[in-house]
Amino acid sequence: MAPRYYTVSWDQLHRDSKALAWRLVERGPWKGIVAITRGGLIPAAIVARELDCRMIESVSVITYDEEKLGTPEVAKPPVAAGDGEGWLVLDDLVDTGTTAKVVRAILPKAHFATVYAKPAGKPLVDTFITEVSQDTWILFPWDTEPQFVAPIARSGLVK
Ligand SMILES: O=P(O)(O)OC[C@H]1O[C@H](OP(=O)(O)OP(=O)(O)O)[C@H](O)[C@@H]1O
Ligand SMILES: Nc1nc2[nH]cnc2c(=O)[nH]1
Ligand SMILES: [Mg+2]
Repeated sequence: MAPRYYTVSWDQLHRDSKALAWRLVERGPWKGIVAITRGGLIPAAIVARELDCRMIESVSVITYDEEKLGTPEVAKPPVAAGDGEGWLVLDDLVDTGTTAKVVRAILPKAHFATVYAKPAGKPLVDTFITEVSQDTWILFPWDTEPQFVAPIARSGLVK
């Protein structure tokens, strides 16, 4: 079955990431932020700005080839975050929870936060903002671009 899509604009991503920052500021102070690249980089930049945090680490986990789930591969481990105690781990979303499981095994004491969450991955996240259904594919601003759309009358969809 073709997935339904949930398209997130830059503006919405900024608002949702700021909402996440409001939740996280109450739970700090944090030693730093570990961004799960690549998807976590922009939410991490927005949250870091709001929390006035300049200590940014990264961990790279490759789990998907476009929309196809694969075997997760840690392409770059975090260097400075120890066992994660006092650190905030940020990603754009949790879907099956595969990426979160891998990162939790590396940073077991970190606080794990995402902007978006699907039901299967929700139990692996400490804080998130918006839930979408499991059969929804989230399209981020970096996945899309504005393009011409035919007028409804000429779309071929009108009987
Ligand atoms: O809960 P899961 O099923 O593991 O899915 C969530 C992960 O999938 C995406 O990353 P992706 O592997 O596409 O890599 P990218 O962030 O570098 O694009 C997304 O950014 C999350 O990190
Ligand atoms: N862009 C995007 N990446 C994902 N990786 C796992 N699930 C998703 C999703 O819904 N959207
Ligand atoms: Mg990712």
